Amino acid sequence: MTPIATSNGTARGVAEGRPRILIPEKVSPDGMAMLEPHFDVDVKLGLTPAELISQIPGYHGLIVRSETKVTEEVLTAGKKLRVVARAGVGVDNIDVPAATSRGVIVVNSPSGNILAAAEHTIALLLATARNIGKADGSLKQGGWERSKLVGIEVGRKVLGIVGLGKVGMNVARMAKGLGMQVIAVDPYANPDMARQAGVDLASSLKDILPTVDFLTIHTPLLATTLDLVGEEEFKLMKKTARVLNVARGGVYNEAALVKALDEGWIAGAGIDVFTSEPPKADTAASQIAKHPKVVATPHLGASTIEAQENVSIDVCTQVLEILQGGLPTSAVNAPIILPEEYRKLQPFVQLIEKMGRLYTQHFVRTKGGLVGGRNFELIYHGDLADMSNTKPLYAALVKGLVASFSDSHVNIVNATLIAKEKGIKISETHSHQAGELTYANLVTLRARAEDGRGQQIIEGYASGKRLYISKLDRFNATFNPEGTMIILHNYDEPGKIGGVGMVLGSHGINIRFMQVASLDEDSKQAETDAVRRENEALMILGIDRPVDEEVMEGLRRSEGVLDVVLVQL
Ligand SMILES: NC(=O)C1=CN([C@@H]2O[C@H](COP(=O)(O)OP(=O)(O)OC[C@H]3O[C@@H](n4cnc5c(N)ncnc54)[C@H](O)[C@@H]3O)[C@@H](O)[C@H]2O)C=CC1
Ligand SMILES: O=C(O)C(=O)COP(=O)(O)O
Repeated sequence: MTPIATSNGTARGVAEGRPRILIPEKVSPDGMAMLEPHFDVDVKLGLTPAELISQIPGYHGLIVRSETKVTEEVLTAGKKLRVVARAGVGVDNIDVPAATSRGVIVVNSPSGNILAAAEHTIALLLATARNIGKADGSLKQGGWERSKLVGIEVGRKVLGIVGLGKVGMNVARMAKGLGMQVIAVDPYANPDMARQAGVDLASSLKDILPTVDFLTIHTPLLATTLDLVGEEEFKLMKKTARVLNVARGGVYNEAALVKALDEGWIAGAGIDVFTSEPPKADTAASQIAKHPKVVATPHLGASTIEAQENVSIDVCTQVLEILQGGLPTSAVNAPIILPEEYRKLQPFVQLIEKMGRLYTQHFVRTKGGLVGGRNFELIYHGDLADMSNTKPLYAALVKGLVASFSDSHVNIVNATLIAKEKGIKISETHSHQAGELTYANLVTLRARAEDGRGQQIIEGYASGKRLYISKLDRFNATFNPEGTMIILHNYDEPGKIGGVGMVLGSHGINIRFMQVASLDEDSKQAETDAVRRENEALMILGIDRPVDEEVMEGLRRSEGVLDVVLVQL
C-alpha cells in the first residue's frame, strides 16, 4: 500500500480555495514549513505512475526529486498544475517542453546540492583507489585481506574532468587539494576560472583519454552527452585508469563499461547513477552495480542533510512566489520576456536566441572555438536601434549560446549571472549610423577573442514573424533559421550540389531547401593570393530529420568540401 502522510495534519479533504501541493518524494521539511501556512501540502511517498496520474488533477504544485517521472501524461492530467519544482539540479526526469506548452513553470535548485555531488565524487575517487568497498565487505565477512587489497595513491595522478560546470569545478578544486593534476574538457568552460583553479583545458575528450588516471563526467544528460564514452573511448584509456559517474546514467555507455571492466581495458569504476534506478534485473546497469571492480552507490550524490535543506528551501521559496503571482529565481522554462513587451520584441527575442544557437553549433563545433571567454557584441540597426529595453534581447543571446550544453535555464532574471558564470561578455551597441540599410531592422552578432582576434559574425533580421539569417561568417546568405540543417563549407565548383544530393539521397534524406551563400565583397577582395579561395561558398541545406555520423562522414569525404556541421535551430 502507498504510505500517505499529510504534513499539515489535515487529511485529503482540504479547505476549498487553498492551493494544493503534492510531494511524492522525500524532501527536507525545512522548505515545506514555508509552504504549510499558505497551502495544503501532501507528502505521498511511493506513488506508482498510475497513482500519480490519477491524483495529480487535484494539485496546483508538484515537488519532485529524481525518482518521479513527470511525463507528458502526468502534465496533461494535471489540469490545475502551475508549477513543477525539482528539488535538485537535473531535470531530465521532467518533460520540460510538455510543461512549457501547457504553461506550467518548471523550477530547479541549480546550486543547492553541487558541493554534495562534488564531495561524493571525491569519495568514490578515493574508494576506487583504495578498495574501500571490497575491504569493508571482506572484513564484515570475517576476512583480513591486506595483500590482496593494495591500492594506488591519487596524489600526483591525472584527473580528467568532462564538464567543468558547477559540480565539475568543485571537483577540480578538491582534486587539486589532493595534489592531483587536473585537465578538463568543456568547450563552453570559463577559461579564466579554469586558469585560476589550476585546471588545464584540453580541446577534446579523445586527446585526454590516454593520459588520465581517473576520468569523471559532470555534464547534464543531453542528446549530445548520451553515450559520450563508449567502447572506442574506453579502449583509448590506460589499463590502470578508473572512471567515475556522479552525473547521470548513460553518459558512459553501460554495456561498454561492463565490457571495459571484464576485458581489463580499465581497472575500475565508481558509479552513483544508472540508466534505470534502481537498476533493473538483467541489465547492464545491474551488472555494473554488482561488478567486483565497481564501487556503487544508490544515487547518493545529493543526499546530505545540508544539500537537502538547501534544495528544499530553494524550490519551496520559488513555489511560494509562483503560486502567489511572483517571479521564480531559477525557472527552467519561464518566459524570458514580460507580457507587455511580448508583441514588440518577440520576433527579435527569437531571432537573437537562434543566432546564439547557430553561433555555438556552427563556430564552436567546426572551428574548435570556445563560447566562454569570448567577447560578444550585439549591434542593433534600424528600428531596433531605438528600442530602450533590450534586456530580453541580451537574455535571448545568453540563452541561445548556452542552450545546447547546460541545465542552466536562462531567463530575464538570471541571464547576467549565467553569462558571468560562463565567462561570456556581451556588449550592446545601438547603431544610428546613417547609410543604406536593406532591411527595416538588422542585428549583428560579432564575437571576438579577448585579444580582439578571430572575429566571427552572424547577421539576421525579422520581417513580420519570419526570421532570416543574412550573413554567416564571411558569407552572404538568406535562410530561415528553423529545424535541422547541414552547413557545408566548400569550393563552389560545378558538380558540388549533385555530389551532396547523391550522398543524402542514398541515405533517404529529404532536402527541404538548399541555398548557396557566397563570399561577401570584402572577403573576396582580401583573398588576393588564391583564385580558388574566391570560389569558397557555404551550402545550407534544410533537411527533414537529423542525420548520423556516417552521413556526415560521407559529406566530409566529398570532393572540395572543407567542413560540414549539423545544426538544430
Ligand atoms: N548524482 C547526483 O546526485 C547529482 C547529479 N548531478 C548531475 O550533475 C550534472 C552537472 O551539474 P552542474 O555542474 O550543476 O551543471 P552545469 O550546467 O553547471 O555544468 C555542466 C557543464 O557541462 C558542460 N558540458 C555540456 N555538454 C558538454 C560536452 N558535450 N562536453 C563537455 N562539457 C559539456 C557545460 O558546458 C557545463 O559547463 C547535472 O546535470 C546532474 O545531472 C547534479 C547534482 C547531484
Ligand atoms: O540534483 C540532481 O541532479 C540529482 O541527481 C540529485 O537527485 P536526488 O534529488 O537525490 O534524487
